[in-house]
Amino acid sequence: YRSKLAQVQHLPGPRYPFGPITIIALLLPTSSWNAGVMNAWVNRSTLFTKYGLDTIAIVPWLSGQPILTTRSVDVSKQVLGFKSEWDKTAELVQALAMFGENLFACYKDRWARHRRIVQPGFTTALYAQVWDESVRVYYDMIRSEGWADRSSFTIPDVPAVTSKIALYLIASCGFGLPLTWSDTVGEKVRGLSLSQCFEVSANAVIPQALLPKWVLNLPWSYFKRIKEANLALESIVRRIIEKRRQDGPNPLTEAEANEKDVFSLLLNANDAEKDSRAALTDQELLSNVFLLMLAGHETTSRGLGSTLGLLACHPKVQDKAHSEIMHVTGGVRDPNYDDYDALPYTLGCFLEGMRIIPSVTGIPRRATVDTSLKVREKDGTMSTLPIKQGTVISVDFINICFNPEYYPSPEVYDPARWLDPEVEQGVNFSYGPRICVGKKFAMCEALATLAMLLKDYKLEPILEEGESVPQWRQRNLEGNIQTGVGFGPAKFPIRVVKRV
Ligand code: HEM
Repeated sequence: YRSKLAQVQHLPGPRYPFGPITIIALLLPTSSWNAGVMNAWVNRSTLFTKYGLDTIAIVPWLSGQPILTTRSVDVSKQVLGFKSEWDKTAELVQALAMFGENLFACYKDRWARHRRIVQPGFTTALYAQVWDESVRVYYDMIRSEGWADRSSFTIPDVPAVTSKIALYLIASCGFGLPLTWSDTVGEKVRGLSLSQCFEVSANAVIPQALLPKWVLNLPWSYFKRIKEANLALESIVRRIIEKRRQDGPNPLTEAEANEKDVFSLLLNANDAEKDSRAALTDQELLSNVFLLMLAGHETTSRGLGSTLGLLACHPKVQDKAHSEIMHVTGGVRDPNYDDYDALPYTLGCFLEGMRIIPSVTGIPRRATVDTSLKVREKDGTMSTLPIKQGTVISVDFINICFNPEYYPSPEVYDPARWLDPEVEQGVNFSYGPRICVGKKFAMCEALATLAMLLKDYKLEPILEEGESVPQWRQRNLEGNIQTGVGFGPAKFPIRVVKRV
């Protein structure tokens, strides 16, 4: 225990029997004697203030490794920046490497190769297409659900609806599969639909990261289901790759290329490298496609779900967003991609939703060599914290988002704070070279969906007898969290009322 304390320079912080990145700590619930998966969330108002520091150490006295954790954007940028001497941890790489190495699941030395092939898929033309598809999916949804002609209706399970929206968007703009709302997303493979595969695989990310691969062969239904979901996803993705190959070579002109989805552009970029060592193998392509499907789905849908729940608690915020949308469109047309910059308050509704309940809770990094971090002491002076090779730090998005130094009254849902150009942008989409490649994709999807919905409708909480709105919010949102690839409220309902 003493050597563990010495490894993190005796920094103050919570002490538990088990290290936070051990299977036992992650399986047991968060409590005063166990960090668990919810530690940063449950203790967000006290975790750092208790010690008067923005970078602290969680040290296990029985088993596991100590880790540093930070709610400082400055420290996060030192860790995530271009010149950093920190890299991904083995657990993080393994978490999304079910099909092998990919852009997310690789270390620094292999990363540029993947990014070079995946990045060209993310173009301005794609973002315009994401917007148009979001509008199409919105209309398709309200017609197919029978909501279009109703003056009010209930969405019984908001995260299920945002999950479907995000799935359709990634299917269409990611892979050129323009599905309709009533589709079951293609036929079932190995008894599972695409959305079921996502759900099972996404919820199994933590066990898959920490358990050895052979565990999936154990005859328990839980493991069998994960294995089936992985195999089904693999088979779906292989078929997409084969179909793309059969559909022929690269498009002839740049204009034609601009019409294409992320995956086609990714294949084109790979074809262009065909004879060089930079080209990805089919297995690596498969793994990157799986990654895009998973990373592009859970994170955005969770963020959108939290935002709709928070909006339902704040009618005045909805009215302000509605006025902005009406001002931009004149109330006579649908918002389009050219309106993106003219809807800062509506975008703020999403950014603020993601700040209150971040759909990615944080990311770990491991020091690749002995190094140091510049940290702030209790008295406000800066000092150098020596770091030993192998030390792990968690960039804690939840607590950065809840840090009153950046966001005064952090529990208040206030989209207007994002109108201030000086507002801390945070690091929710990461920072530096490994910044999220799908950031603009997610923002376009969320903004277009919100602009369409808030233009026509008001969202309301469905209160139980005697329940106040803050109590509803606690019961359905902050107190109802589920975690997998993304983090956000589990099933909750809202009422939707047509604006007159
Ligand atoms: C609200 C939505 C999203 C959030 C909060 C989010 C967050 C993040 C974060 C924090 C990282 C860095 C992880 C790390 O370095 O350890 C990341 C990376 C990544 N994200 Fe996202 N993401 C979102 C949406 C998307 C979408 C829509 C896509 C694809 C369509 C996507 C694809 C990726 C990929 C491929 C990486 C790896 C990038 C690299 O290492 O170069 N993400 N994302």
